[in-house]
Amino acid sequence: MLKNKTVAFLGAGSMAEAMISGMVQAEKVPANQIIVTNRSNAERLNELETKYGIKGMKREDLVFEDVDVFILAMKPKDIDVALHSIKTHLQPHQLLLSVLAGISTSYMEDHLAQGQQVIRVMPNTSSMMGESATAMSPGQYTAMDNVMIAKDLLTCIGEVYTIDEEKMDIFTGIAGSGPAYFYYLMEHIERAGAEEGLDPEMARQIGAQTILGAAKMIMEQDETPAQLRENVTSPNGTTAAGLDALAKFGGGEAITQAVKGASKRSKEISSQLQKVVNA
Ligand SMILES: NC(=O)C1=CN([C@@H]2O[C@H](COP(=O)(O)OP(=O)(O)OC[C@H]3O[C@@H](n4cnc5c(N)ncnc54)[C@H](O)[C@@H]3O)[C@@H](O)[C@H]2O)C=CC1
Ligand SMILES: O=C(O)[C@@H]1CCC=N1
Repeated sequence: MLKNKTVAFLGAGSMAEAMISGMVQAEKVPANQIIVTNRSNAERLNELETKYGIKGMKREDLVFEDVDVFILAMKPKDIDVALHSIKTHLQPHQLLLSVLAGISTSYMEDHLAQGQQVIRVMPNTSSMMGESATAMSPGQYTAMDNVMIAKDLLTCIGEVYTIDEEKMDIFTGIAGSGPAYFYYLMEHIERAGAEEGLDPEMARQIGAQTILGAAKMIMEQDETPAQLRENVTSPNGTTAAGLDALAKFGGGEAITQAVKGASKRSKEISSQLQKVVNA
């Protein structure tokens, strides 16, 4: 389904690169049918061309008729300029995906030609390894065959969940921003290990393997995270001491607030843009 498709990224930052990396490794879309564009940084485009064997070009040089799927991957603040610059070039059959946090399908539809097919997507940077948890919510005009193409394409970068768009903010709080929480956790594990005399590199490897193992247990065993936690915890043992410290220092509440804070910010980005439109 994907081997004859041409995919063009508008935006060449870290999220575009992570998706390109996952797509190239999956080998479903030939690398020479993946195009990446930005406004002006030719050096960055050369870097991505060399690293992944894809095509880099300035946004103005993109031939729109050659492209089947466009992927918006700029910062949310740049959305209006981006939509304005593509509005008259997009054909009705062409599909527009957006990975921008907080930008709704209706916002895109309102700023494009009537009936444009759009899908809001929330990947994460683990796309780089084909391990993203990615959500998609199709817009009101998007045909089922394009939904299937998007799903196939996003499967190249990991697991795909089709969700109601109203759930996109909380999905962003958990999965879009989520890798950063685990990196933050790892920074602290590494630091604690080093303070107790472990080589930091070794502490990093041990911590990462521990997170990987715990994630696999959750995904593959038929037990809840709470049951799995209890299985680790001996009465008056080491884990109980560790968990006591986590509770004493607000570890659980901190995680809850991190997820809710990111979700709230996603909502705020949407409402700020909507206010500008309505002003
Ligand atoms: N970084 C992450 O972990 C995730 C990011 N996202 C979303 O991805 C988007 C991009 O994020 P990053 O890659 O981190 O940002 P970034 O700042 O690294 O990259 C943005 C890119 O967009 C380009 N750009 C800006 N306006 C443009 C235009 N009109 N046409 C073509 N290119 C244009 C910039 O030159 C730059 O290459 C954001 O909207 C963010 O919400 C979504 C999920 C995860
Ligand atoms: O921090 C951000 O806004 C983006 C969206 C999700 C992850 N990174």
